[in-house]
Formats: sequence, C-alpha cells, structure tokens
Amino acid sequence: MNIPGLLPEGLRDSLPPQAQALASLVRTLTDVCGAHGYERVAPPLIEYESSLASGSSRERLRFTDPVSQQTLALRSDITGQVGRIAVTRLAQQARPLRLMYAGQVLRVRGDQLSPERERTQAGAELIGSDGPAAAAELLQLAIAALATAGVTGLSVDLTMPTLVADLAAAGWPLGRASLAQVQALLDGKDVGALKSLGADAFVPLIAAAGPAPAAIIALRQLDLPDAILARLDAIAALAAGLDGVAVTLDPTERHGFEYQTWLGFSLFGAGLAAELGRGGAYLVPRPDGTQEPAIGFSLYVDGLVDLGLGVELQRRILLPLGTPAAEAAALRGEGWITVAALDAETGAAALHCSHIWQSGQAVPA
Ligand SMILES: N[C@@H](Cc1c[nH]c[nH+]1)C(=O)O
Repeated sequence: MNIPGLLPEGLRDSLPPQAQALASLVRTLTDVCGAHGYERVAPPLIEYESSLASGSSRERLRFTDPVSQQTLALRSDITGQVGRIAVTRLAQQARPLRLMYAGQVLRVRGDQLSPERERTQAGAELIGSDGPAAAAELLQLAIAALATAGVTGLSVDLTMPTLVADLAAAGWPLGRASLAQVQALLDGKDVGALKSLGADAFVPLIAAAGPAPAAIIALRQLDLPDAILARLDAIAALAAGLDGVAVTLDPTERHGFEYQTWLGFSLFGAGLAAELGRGGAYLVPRPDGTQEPAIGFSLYVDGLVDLGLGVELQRRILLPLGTPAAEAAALRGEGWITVAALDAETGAAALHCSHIWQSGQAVPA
C-alpha cells in the first residue's frame, strides 16, 4: 500500500507545537531526576530478542537481522535494558546505582485507553535496593517530576503484584483451582467461582481495595504471614508520606505489572483516564544466575502532551528582509523567536508571528 501520509495503525507524526512540547517535557522530567542524583543512560532501540525477553513477557516487534542472521527486537520497555546495563557494564559501580533514561518504545499492540503503539518513556531506576526507603524515594521522585511538568490532581494506585502467589506459597489453600485461575478470578472479582472452587480464603482480598488507609486496615484483619505484614507496614508508611496526593491500594491488581514484585504503582492526573506512568520493585537477572533488587518508574510522556502540557508560549517576531544579524541575535538573546522574511511580501500571520521588527521596535502584527 502506498498512500502518501498514511501511517500504520497506532503510529503518528508529532507536529508543531506537540513535537516541541514532547521534547521540552522530556527535558523537564529528566532534569528533575538528574537533580536527584540519577545519571542518564541511553540503551539502543534494538537488541537481541533474547536479551530483551528476560524479565518481561511483553510482545515485541521482531525481525531477522540481515547482517548477523540473529533475531532482533524493538524494545517495548526501557527498564529491562537499564537493568542489563547495571549488571553488566556497570556491575562494578557502587550500589545503589541511580540511572535515568528517556526514549521511544514500541508495543506490538496498543490498548483501549492508549491505542498508540509508539510511546516515549522517561524514567528512573535505582539498582541495588528495593526496600521501603528506595520505594519512598522513587515514588516521591515520580510525583515531583509529574508535578514539575504541570500535572495537577495527581493520584497513585498502589498494588502488590506478587501478593496472591506469595500467599499461595505461604499455604493459603487454592482449593481445586490453580494459582493462575485464582488470579484470574480475583481480576474478575468473581466471588462465586472462588468459593465454589474452594479458594474462599482469597475472597476477602477483593473487598480490601480502595483508599489506602481503609484497604490496609482491611488487609491487616486477614491472617497474613509476617513477611507480608512487614510489606504492608512499608506500604502504609509510603502512603502516609505522600502528602496532598490521593492514594489507593488495589492489592491483587497485576495488569501491566509483569515483572514487578512486592510493590507496584500507577500514576494518574486530572484530565486523563490512562495512567501517566507506572513503576515498582523488581529483580534484575545477573549473568551469574543471581538477581539484584531494583525499583523504578517510567512516565509516558505522550500522555502529558495530550494534556496540553509542555507548550512554551514564546514570542515570535518577523524580521524584515535586510535586518542586521546583530539585531536579530540581540532579540533572540531577549527570548524572542526570530523568523527571517525571505521576501518583502510574506506577512507576519503566515509565519505565525505576533510581532514585526520595525525601526528598532517590536510592533504588534
Ligand atoms: N517500565 C515499567 C515500569 C517500571 C519502571 N521500573 C519498574 N517498573 C512500565 O513501563 O510498565
């Protein structure tokens, strides 16, 4: 098919002013992470499919490399690549290691709330710890970055991605159901089926969701193993430390948390149904077969552009033909965007200029 301008489903051109807004938002978000001690890394867009596959079951666009004959894939997430860098090239660096990144990722399929397949992720990962102090740092950093970018009405949904599996491992009876079945029934909030299969113990988890303080009280009433009670304490402290942000807890939510462990979180803002970012604790596989704890987040910058953020209102001035270069440079120095006329006819409006430079003065067009 060769229709000019037609793009494959889920892909789009970013135009003025959105393309500029995207770049300036990436800058804002990475500046906030940088100011908190995170150092930038830039992994490649494409890698061996086998190295991208570790840790994530996400579907990736793949192809055979005509040069090496190996299967390569386009990254669908940058977190795993940062982990790979941390445990290989930066394995000798002191921990915790604080790294950040920004770049494009490609998903094979979009989803209902965000149909686009190419997205820009900007995020931070702390490698070497996934404890409560690290969790508090990362969550607060994600919130600070979004707030600096101009997001209002921030809310956080906390989840415990491995909770159900951990409870089953600790001896909570699954009845006649498999772990995967119980997880699916919890996703569907299917109390009847859980009971009829003998997995009654898991039913109260459904009601223990909602505003964090109440959900935590409800969970504490269940017969939880000590290790999980300790996590709950950490989550309670985390939620209490997020001033002015609405925090909910949905303990059995796993959707989108394929590799996160004891803690996952989604970030939302006023005006957009889709999440603005997501993060959590996870384990990075080391080449020797052991694992290193880590925690981080990714922000989806396109959603911020859709909210109208990142557009800088800069004044544009038309410079008539023959304007001396020094005058033009002085105007740019004052913060003007200068647009040089190439002829005497083209007017300010056609060049999106609000002003014209006339006899040494900026005159409204
Ligand atoms: N990269 C993950 C979020 C994440 C970052 N670090 C840990 N988890 C995602 O986009 O879903």
